[in-house]
Amino acid sequence: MTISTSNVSQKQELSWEQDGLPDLSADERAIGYRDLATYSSIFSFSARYWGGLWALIGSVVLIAFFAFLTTSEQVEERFMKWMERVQQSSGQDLFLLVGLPVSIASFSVLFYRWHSKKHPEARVVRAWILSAFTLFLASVSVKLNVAFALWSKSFYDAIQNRNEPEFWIQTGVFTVLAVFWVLVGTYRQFFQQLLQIRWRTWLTQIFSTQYFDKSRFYYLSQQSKQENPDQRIAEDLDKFTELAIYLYFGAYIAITSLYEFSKLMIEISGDLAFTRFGIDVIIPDYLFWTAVVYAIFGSIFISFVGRRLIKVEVLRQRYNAFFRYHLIRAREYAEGITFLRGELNHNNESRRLFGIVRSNWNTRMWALKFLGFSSLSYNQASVIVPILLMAPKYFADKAMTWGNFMQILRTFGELRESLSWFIDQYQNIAELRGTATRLFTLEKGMLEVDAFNERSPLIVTPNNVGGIALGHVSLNRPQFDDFGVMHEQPQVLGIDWQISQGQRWLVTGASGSGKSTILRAVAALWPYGKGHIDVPSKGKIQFLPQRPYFPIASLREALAYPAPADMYQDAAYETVLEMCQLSHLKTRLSEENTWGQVLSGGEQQRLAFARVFLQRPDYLFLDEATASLDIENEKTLYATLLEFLPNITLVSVSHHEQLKTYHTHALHLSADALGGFKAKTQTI
Ligand SMILES: Nc1ncnc2c1ncn2[C@@H]1O[C@H](COP(=O)(O)OP(=O)(O)OP(=O)(O)O)[C@@H](O)[C@H]1O
Repeated sequence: MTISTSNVSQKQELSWEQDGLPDLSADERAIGYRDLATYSSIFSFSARYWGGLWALIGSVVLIAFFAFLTTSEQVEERFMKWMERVQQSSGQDLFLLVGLPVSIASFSVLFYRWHSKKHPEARVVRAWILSAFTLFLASVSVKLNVAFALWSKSFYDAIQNRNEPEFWIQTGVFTVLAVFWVLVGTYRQFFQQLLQIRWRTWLTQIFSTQYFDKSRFYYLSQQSKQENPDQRIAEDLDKFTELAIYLYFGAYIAITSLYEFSKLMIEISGDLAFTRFGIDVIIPDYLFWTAVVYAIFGSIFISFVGRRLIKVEVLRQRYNAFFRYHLIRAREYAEGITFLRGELNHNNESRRLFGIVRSNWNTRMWALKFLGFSSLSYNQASVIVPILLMAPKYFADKAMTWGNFMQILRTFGELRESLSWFIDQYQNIAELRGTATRLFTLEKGMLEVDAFNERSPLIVTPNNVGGIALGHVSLNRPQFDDFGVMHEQPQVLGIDWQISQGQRWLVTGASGSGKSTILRAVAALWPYGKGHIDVPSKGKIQFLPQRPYFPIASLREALAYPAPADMYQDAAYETVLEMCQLSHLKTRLSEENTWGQVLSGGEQQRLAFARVFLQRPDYLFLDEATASLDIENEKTLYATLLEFLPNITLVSVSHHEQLKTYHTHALHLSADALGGFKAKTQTI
């Protein structure tokens, strides 16, 4: 190929990096904090997977139960006693102490697996068991952290005292603890992920089913300004489940650790006594209180700094989705764009949309910078602050060992970490709220679509009479005002139209008069208007739009769509292709392709007709379904149709006069004085 008129790269003089960043503050202002999903709505949305509202109470009980097990000293004592008995026992006792619990645990796991396979619908049971198990592992990891803090005292004391045997014993203890820690940590993560994919699958099933059910995906764009609902189903559900699970279990660990390490800290911290200005001051458990005050102030400060990030995150997802959608559209309309030489426009639009992405990133970067300054300084300060706090006591109190020192340091760190959990998770919480907001708006949008459609005074009822009847039907078209609110504008007014079985109607009228809209109304896809439409309850109705749809699949599947390909024999496929002068495609039945793009417009329309011959409807509505064909091909197709399905009830929308021969009646739309269109019927 020698001619290339599109020269996208040469026309771009400035690098995109040099573009000024658009001001997006209006978008940010448009999101009110009150519009963001509340914590309670996030909780009740999450609870649905675990069985609804009761799940909230159930989870509190479950968490309290595990928290009690984790923090109870009695449980700890019993465990230690059990360990001692295991060490001293042999033979039968050992089996009772170790073998029995292990057998019960293994049996439970096997039973669980069997039950899951047998009752895959027992979602709630499985969710609870998995959650309980993950909580158990979380509890164990908290206990292990406490054990590490206790270990550090013995270990460092052994070093300070140059006690070699003790040093090796403590090294052994560390190894055992570390092995458990790795095992528990890894399995906890694994089970969290398992829970996540199950929850996500369940949610995706619900959202996707709702989206496609009752053609909601079709109405959404007409009735509300829902941005990229596809992204919400594909990405936001993923993000939501990931973050929610991470945060729920994280919060549990933070709270139980907080309790455990507070207890330990109070035990080991001691009081601080000093005299200033002649006054004796005693601060009881001073290290504990300093850690609390330190972490709380840090949290408040950092949450204040990070507040803006919530909005920026919401917008980031939105802008990225716009950019991606723009590129997807280019792929869909590749030919239309290249014929018009619209590559440059498209690239410029890419540049504009990406400029928005950049600008948002820039804001995010700055917001994160402030957050980074604050949280990193806080983290660094946390290294030295406990040492400085302990120093006076260490120098004054000769009984304080290096082991004590290290233990306090470790405990202070753990305590601070659990207290500052909120700080570390600030961005995740922001993201979770943003994601939840988008999911809730999609859910709300779908409910609004239902409510709107149910309220519609345009009633479509299936009847047994046969034929189709429109009585006092007026149709409107939806239109958005400047505030994004939908209004209805009159389109076709006062239609009274009887289509008896076997009649063949030709619908004509100026472009944009509302011919397709009438067909949409008969297909019960148009809730905008009023009146009654009776449609046959028996018999197959098929609609052929101007631009037929073919899935990206084999030609066989594309023809059979929406029925499965094995519904018809290959001979049937070949016959219908021949009937539509598409014999050259007979050898390509198994080929997978994007048929909507590789076939010519006329070929696509003929292929849609082949689908009609395959599926043999009783009522057929053709919306300019032969508009791309030459006169001869169009005539042949109509002749074949009437020969093959002589009793068919046919409604064709067309601008082609020559089609009159194949029809018995006509409906014409003409402009009326009120700005809409009116319908007139006659026999041909
Ligand atoms: N989904 C929609 N949302 C809003 N307006 C719509 C929608 N679909 C169609 N319209 C508007 O309704 C009017 C009638 O459209 P319709 O497709 O019924 O016209 P038509 O008579 O079939 O035109 P043509 O002969 O050009 O196909 C047009 O002004 C169109 O812009």
